Amino acid sequence: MGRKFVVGGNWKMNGDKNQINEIINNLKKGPLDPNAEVVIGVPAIYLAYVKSIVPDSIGVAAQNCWKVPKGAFTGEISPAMIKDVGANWVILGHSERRTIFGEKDELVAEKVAHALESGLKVIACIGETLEEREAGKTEEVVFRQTKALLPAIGNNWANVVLAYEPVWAIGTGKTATPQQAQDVHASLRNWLSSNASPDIAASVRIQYGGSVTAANAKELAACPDIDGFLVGGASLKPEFVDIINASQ
Ligand SMILES: O=C[C@H](O)COP(=O)(O)O
Repeated sequence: MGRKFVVGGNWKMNGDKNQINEIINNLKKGPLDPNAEVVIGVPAIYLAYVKSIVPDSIGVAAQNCWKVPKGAFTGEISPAMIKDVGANWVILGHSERRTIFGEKDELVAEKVAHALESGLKVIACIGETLEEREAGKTEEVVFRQTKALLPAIGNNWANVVLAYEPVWAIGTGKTATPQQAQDVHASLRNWLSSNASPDIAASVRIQYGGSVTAANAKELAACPDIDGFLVGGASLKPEFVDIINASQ
């Protein structure tokens, strides 16, 4: 179906200049699969620094942004600012933003809409908690979260990557099995076919995130509806290169 494999590294609130230099040197050394797209999500304060040392072939993402271009929003950054320092992606709706910072579907959608209008590409995150999975609500939750994004994305799907990240698998070492991840990705694609369009469903890239490592990446990457990863902890380590190369 020609969906380019896309691997995001979400550093979260980690890294200092020394560690960043090491990570970037490791990525430069690679070698990286030329058929994989790579985006690194860095803390806002290091966006400009990372842009100054990273090869242009690697995309740089902020991990959050606000929903308007400027104004009295102490502590926030806007898509315009992210673009101004040369970054062209933003990760939105991550489960840590949703749970720790209380971001609801509507706010995530407003942020997605504004980021896209401003010309950023968006990695939009969705995923269920353990409680929701155990209650049999996985599909209900990811469909609800995705539904909220439909009007925000409009006809901008080419600039969106969806990241399915079951909350119970994030930072826990408990990866979803390839079958569990594939099942949700396939149902999501099916849902998008009916609720967005068959073309969008066939072309949108859906990443899996949650305890991805070099050891489990190849098996996950072999699943037909998994088009890449959003990697947390392992994106800070040399094994990130092997994860990027997992679909080779
Ligand atoms: O955005 C990345 C996810 O939260 C996954 O994090 P993790 O790979 O450390 O489990």
